[in-house]
Amino acid sequence: MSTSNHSAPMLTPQLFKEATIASFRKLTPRVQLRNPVMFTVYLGSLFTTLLWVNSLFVSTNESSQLILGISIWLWLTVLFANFAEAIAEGRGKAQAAALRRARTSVMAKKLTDLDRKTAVEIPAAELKVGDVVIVATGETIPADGDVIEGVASVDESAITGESAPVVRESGGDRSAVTGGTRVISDHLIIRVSTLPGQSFLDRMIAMVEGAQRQKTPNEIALAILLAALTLIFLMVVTTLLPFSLFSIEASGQGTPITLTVLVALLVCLAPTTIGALLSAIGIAGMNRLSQANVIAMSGRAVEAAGDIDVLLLDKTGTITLGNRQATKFHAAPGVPDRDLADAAHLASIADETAEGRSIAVLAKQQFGLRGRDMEHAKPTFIPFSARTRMSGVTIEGHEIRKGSTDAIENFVRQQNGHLPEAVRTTVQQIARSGGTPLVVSRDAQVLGVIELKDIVKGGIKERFAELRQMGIKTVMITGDNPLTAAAIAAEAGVDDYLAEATPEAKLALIREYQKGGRLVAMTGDGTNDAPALAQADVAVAMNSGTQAAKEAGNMVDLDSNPTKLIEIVNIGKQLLMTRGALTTFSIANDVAKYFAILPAAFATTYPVLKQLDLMHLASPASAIMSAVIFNALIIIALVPLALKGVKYRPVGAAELLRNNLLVYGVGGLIVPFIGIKAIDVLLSTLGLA
Ligand SMILES: Nc1ncnc2c1ncn2[C@@H]1O[C@H](COP(=O)(O)OP(=O)(O)OP(=O)(O)O)[C@@H](O)[C@H]1O
Ligand SMILES: [K+]
Ligand SMILES: [Mg+2]
Repeated sequence: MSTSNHSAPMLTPQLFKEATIASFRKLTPRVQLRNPVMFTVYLGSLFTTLLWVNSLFVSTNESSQLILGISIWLWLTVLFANFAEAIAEGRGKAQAAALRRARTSVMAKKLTDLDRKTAVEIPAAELKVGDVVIVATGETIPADGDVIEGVASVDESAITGESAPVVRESGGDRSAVTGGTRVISDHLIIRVSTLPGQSFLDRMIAMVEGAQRQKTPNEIALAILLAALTLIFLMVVTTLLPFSLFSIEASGQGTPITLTVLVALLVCLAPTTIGALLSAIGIAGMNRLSQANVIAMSGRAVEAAGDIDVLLLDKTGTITLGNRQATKFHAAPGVPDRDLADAAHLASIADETAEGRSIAVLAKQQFGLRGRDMEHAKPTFIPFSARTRMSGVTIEGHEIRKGSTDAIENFVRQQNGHLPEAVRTTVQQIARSGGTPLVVSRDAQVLGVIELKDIVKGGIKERFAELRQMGIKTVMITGDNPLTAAAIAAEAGVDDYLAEATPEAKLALIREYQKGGRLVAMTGDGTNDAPALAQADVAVAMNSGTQAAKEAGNMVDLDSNPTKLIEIVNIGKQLLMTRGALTTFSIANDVAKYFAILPAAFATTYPVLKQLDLMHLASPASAIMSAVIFNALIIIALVPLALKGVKYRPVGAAELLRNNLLVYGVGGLIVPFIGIKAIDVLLSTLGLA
């Protein structure tokens, strides 16, 4: 499918055809009104058309051929702007069509509310939030939801374009499944979390189609500025007419400026280049993001990504591979290894996290411990939570716990126990090597330590260096202890870290940065990340993460790749830069048109203005035509740049600004002089003006 990382072709014949048709469809006043600059051109086109019709019946001091020529090119200006927007939209539509194909209607095997064992088949469209379904090997997952039981590989290529299957399991931070994806091994029991029609896939389709695209505050501010500029030029141009009449009366020479020329002058002075391309730039930014397999819930988030100062990442699963595995039991002095393993095993039987499962596996491998029947002992399981940093079981009057060192130390202290020095030393050794120590206790006694190993992802250090070059500070936040955090932080090359962070601490850290006027981005996957994700300016949830995280974020990365934020920042910066560059170009490129039109319009009234005719254009009529034609053609010429975006290199902001002013400001000043002259030569050679 076509949503994978390859960039879509810029223009296919099909897309060209559709966009051309759409350009004409967009000629309705309702659509045109959305863009004040282009609406002015639209009115100008209508007005000159009327002038032309009038000139056919009434004799005027201007050739109807010139009026017709101006009118046609003004209509083309409007159509070119429509075309730019239509091309940008069309590329999204192609992607949406591909996504629609993934949204097949399937039957769901809904488990009955009573015993959750018998299944009834109902159409997926009839599922409700909270329904529990079972999905077997080879079947399509009927709706978005959370896995509540089981582990399975899932083929998510329908939405991600990525062919390698992913693991989805209950309990941990990889529990979310997306409707339309397929289970390819084992089976899953899933609790439905969204209504049909509001699923992730539906929202994604709506987004890439641009249906949900709302103008961002930045874009609105720019649009207002452009409209204000247009209004000022409108006032200037309308005062030119009485002014022209007055000076003819006073001096007794010359011919008054015509209405056609006034309209042409207005259109040439108004910032039409950026006005025509503004919407296409915004849509193209969203398209680039979805080509990077990131779904943004708002355009605002994309823009904010371009201005990010601080990036918060969690450690486990983001900086490290995240599949923390138990590798060794370190018993406390005087405790047999098997006792430690047995307690660790008991405390992990009901622990659905990756860590918990791996402990059960290690106990089985090393000591042959297996699942046991404990029903008669009436165990109470204590599930892991990020706040307590502990999990375990209370069984036959014994409280067995495992968890972070400080959590267990507190726990045994309350029962007048203590953490033996030898255990503390082991904990520190494990932590310094970047591993996670889990201390195990039974009542007041510390039994030893389980060593969990995790691996820093390859290539991550280089990515962080790149972020540093962009001026972005990286901060690792983790629930793990400070020693482990420091070891991993050093290995990964982050700028700073926060250890033993509770969900509240993550949230507080973001607020603190924001108070200092910084824009904060965060990536996360866990339920405990949700509050912080909701607070961050740019919040990228991993598609593999929990439903809570995905709902709290304003972007979802389908590839679940935490370093994707670098690409997102690039795309955001590119969007802002493209908009800035084309605004600069647009305003600069209007300057040349004063030199073309003013002398032409006032040549007979004010012969001095002839000096402005730097381009030595063939005739006043040719000058005006050439300026209007150039003004229209430059829009089409810049469509590829608007869609592809200005290239971004990680350099400092000042240098970037200087480069852009140089290229787009100076370029914008010079190019039209050459372009208008060339068109003028062509027109007069062909005898058209
Ligand atoms: N299943 C578990 N049972 C008991 N304790 C656990 C379990 N999993 C993790 N812990 C302890 O709780 C701490 C916090 O875990 P948590 O998942 O909140 O953060 P983390 O995964 O270390 O960090 P991150 O925020 O980077 O994901 C861990 O460092 C570990 O000491
Ligand atoms: K213009
Ligand atoms: Mg975690």
